[in-house]
Amino acid sequence: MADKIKDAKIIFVVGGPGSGKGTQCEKVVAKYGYTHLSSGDLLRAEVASGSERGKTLQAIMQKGELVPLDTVLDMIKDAMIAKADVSKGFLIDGYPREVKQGEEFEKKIGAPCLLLYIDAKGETMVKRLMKRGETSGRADDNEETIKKRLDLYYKATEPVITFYTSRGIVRKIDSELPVDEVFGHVAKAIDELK
Ligand SMILES: Nc1ncnc2c1ncn2[C@@H]1O[C@H](COP(=O)(O)OP(=O)(O)O)[C@@H](O)[C@H]1O
Ligand SMILES: Nc1ncnc2c1ncn2[C@H]1C[C@H](O)[C@@H](COP(=O)(O)OP(=O)(O)O)O1
Ligand SMILES: [Mg+2]
Repeated sequence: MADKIKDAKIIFVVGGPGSGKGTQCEKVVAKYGYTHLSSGDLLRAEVASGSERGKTLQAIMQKGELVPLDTVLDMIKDAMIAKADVSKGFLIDGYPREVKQGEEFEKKIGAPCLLLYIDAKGETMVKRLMKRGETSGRADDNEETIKKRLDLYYKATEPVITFYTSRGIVRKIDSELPVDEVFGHVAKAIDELK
C-alpha cells in the first residue's frame, strides 16, 4: 500500500440504509475537499459497465444482501490508490458493513481515525428510502428489499459500531435533524480530529 495513504485521514461513515451517509459525505467533500468513496456507488458503477461481474453483483444487491468482502475491498483499495497522491482524507461510505470487513480493511490498507455513526430511526430510514425510490432508479429502493437491508444492518453492521466504540473513535451523529444541522455536528467531529 502506498505510503501516501498512511498520511491521509481515513474516516469510516457507517449508518443504516437511508440514514443520510451519502448526503453528509457530499457536504464534507464541499467543505474539506476529502475524497468520497461509497462502496455502493463503486458497485453500481460496475453494474452499469455491463460486465459479467456486474450482473452477479446486481443480483445480490437487488436482494438486499452483502456482496463478497474481497470484491468490495479490492474496489475501495484501487480507488484509494488512484487518489493517493492528491487526497488528504478519505470518506469510506458504506464500509465496513460487518466487523470482518473492518478487520480486513485495516490489514490491507490502514486504520481509521474516526467513525461517523449516522444514526436515524428505522421508521425514518424506511420513509426516506421510499421517497428516494421515487426517483433513484435503484433496484434496492423498494419496500421488500428495504426491509431486508434494515434487518441486515441491525444484525451485521451495528456490531461494527460496538467494535470501534471500544477503540474510542466513534462519533454518533443524530441524523433525525435537518441536513444542515446534521452537518454542523459532522463538521465539529472532523474539526476535532488531531
Ligand atoms: N437529515 C435529513 N433529513 C431529511 N432527509 C434526509 C436527511 N438526510 C438524508 N435525507 C434524505 O434521505 C434519503 C437517503 O439519504 P442518503 O444520503 O442517500 O442515505 P444513505 O447514503 O445513508 O443511504 C435521501 O433522499 C436524502 O435526501
Ligand atoms: N461494504 C459492503 N459490503 C458488501 N456489500 C455492500 C457494501 N457496500 C454496499 N454493498 C452492497 C449491498 C448494499 O445493499 C448495496 C447498496 O449499498 P449502499 O449504496 O451503500 O446503500 P445505502 O447508501 O442506501 O446505505 O450495495
Ligand atoms: Mg448511500
